[in-house]
Parts: sequence; C-alpha cells; structure tokens
Amino acid sequence: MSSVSRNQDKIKDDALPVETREKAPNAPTPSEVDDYLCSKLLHPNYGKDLNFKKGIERANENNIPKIQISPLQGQFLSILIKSINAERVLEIGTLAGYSTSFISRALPSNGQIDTLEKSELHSKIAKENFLESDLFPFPNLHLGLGLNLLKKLNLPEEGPYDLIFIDANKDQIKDYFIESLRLLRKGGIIIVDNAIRRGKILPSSKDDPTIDVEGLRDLYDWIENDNGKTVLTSGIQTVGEKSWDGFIIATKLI
Ligand SMILES: C[S@@+](CC[C@H](N)C(=O)[O-])C[C@H]1O[C@@H](n2cnc3c(N)ncnc32)[C@H](O)[C@@H]1O
Repeated sequence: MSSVSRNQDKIKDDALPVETREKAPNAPTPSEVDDYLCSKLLHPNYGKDLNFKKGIERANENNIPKIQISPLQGQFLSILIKSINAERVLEIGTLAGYSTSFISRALPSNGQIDTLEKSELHSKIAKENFLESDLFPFPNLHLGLGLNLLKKLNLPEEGPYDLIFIDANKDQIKDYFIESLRLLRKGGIIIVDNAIRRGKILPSSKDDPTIDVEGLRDLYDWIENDNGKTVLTSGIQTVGEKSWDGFIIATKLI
C-alpha cells in the first residue's frame, strides 16, 4: 500500500466515531458510504454531469489543489438554492469552479452568480470549465483578494443576494461573514464551509491553533456575542470523502 493510500485510509478511520472503530473494525468507512450515496443519488445534470467531472480533471492536470466540495455537498447547495427560489448567489473562493457549477445549474436563467477568487490560475481554469459546462447564468468571476472585493461589492441591481457560500481562507472568515450580512437579504442563507476541521475549532483542542482555526473561533465568538440579534445559526458536522469536517449555516433575521 502506498503511503498516500495509507494516509487516506487513516483519514477515513479518523472520520469514524471512536466506538465504531474499536468495536467494529470492519464497519464501512464514511467514504464507502459516500460512494454508495453517490451511486444512488447523483443527478445527471448535477453531480453526474460529465462536464463537471471534466472540470475536475482539468483542475488536476493544472495541479490545482483537490479541495473542492464533494458532489453530494454540491447537490446540497443546489437543493438549498432551489428550495428558497434563490436568484442571486455570491461565492467566496472559486477554485476551479466546481461548486460554482452546482450553484449556476440550480439558478433560474435570469439569475446571477458572482464568485471571488484571488488566484489567476484558478480563475483561468474556472472560466474554461464554465464554458465547457455551458453554464447559464454564466458566473461573474471577480479576480482579487476576497475581502477587498467584498468591501467594494455593491448589491446586485435587482436586490440583495439570496445565498452566500463562503469557502476561501478562514483567517478572515469573520470579516467575510459580516460583509456577507451587508449583502444578503433578510431570510437569506450563509453557508461557511470547513467550519469544524476535525474538531480543532475547540479551544480545548490539544493542537496549536492554525490561523484558519483562530479565524473560525473569532467567527464563533462573533455569533455568540450577536446573541441571536442578527442571525439564527447552526453548525453541522459531516463525515465522508472529505473526512470529519462540517459547515455553518445561518439565516439573516433583520
Ligand atoms: C477551498 S477552495 C474553494 C473551493 C470551491 N468553492 C469548490 O468547492 O469548488 C478555496 C479557494 O479560495 C481561494 N482563496 C484563498 N484565499 C483567498 C482570498 N484571500 N481571496 C480570494 N480567494 C481566496 C483559493 O485560491 C482557492 O481557490
């Protein structure tokens, strides 16, 4: 077994609850369950779209990190967008446009998707992927540092955003969240990805906090201090092919 696959297995094991690991070493791993769910649930125009898959291959060929959301998470975003009848979505962190593709696909043809990315290479590959997938509405890709772009961003002419997906650097996540609240409609949704980080967000975690973990703790503190005035928020832990992580989901109350 190569060291890469050994590491991958370790990550899968770590994503299992400790009781399961100890009592049932042959229990299916969360990744195997993800594979099953994908085989049953992926939709031909979303997670099973061959152009979306080609987009990931193009990203891999260009050595772009494999840190996009999973297809099941992509379909979760699409479901949220459809269920709230979102017309305008903002994304912070495009990478090669995989999540952007799920967002665009779920929007009506008169919808709008703005996506912010700091890397020229990621932006270039993302645009190629958008063209290949024939996305409509075509995503507006804004190249630059997320916070600078956000501060300059005005509300779309038709009104505020209905949903904002925050999936970039975590050290500025509190500021991304606050700026997002300015741009979001009442009742709109914010999703913050990678918000659990295998439990390292806990102040009692034995690991020294990275700047990403410190950024997330700042956001959790901000939400605690808001005390329900501005947002109603939940945190959902996830396992699966992306190991143990999760997301914050919030709706704007005022
Ligand atoms: C986790 S990836 C986004 C994955 C993407 N949402 C998907 O699921 O397909 C994070 C992206 O944020 C970008 N990024 C990191 N720091 C940034 C910043 N300060 N401003 C804008 N983009 C940033 C990275 O270049 C990377 O492409």
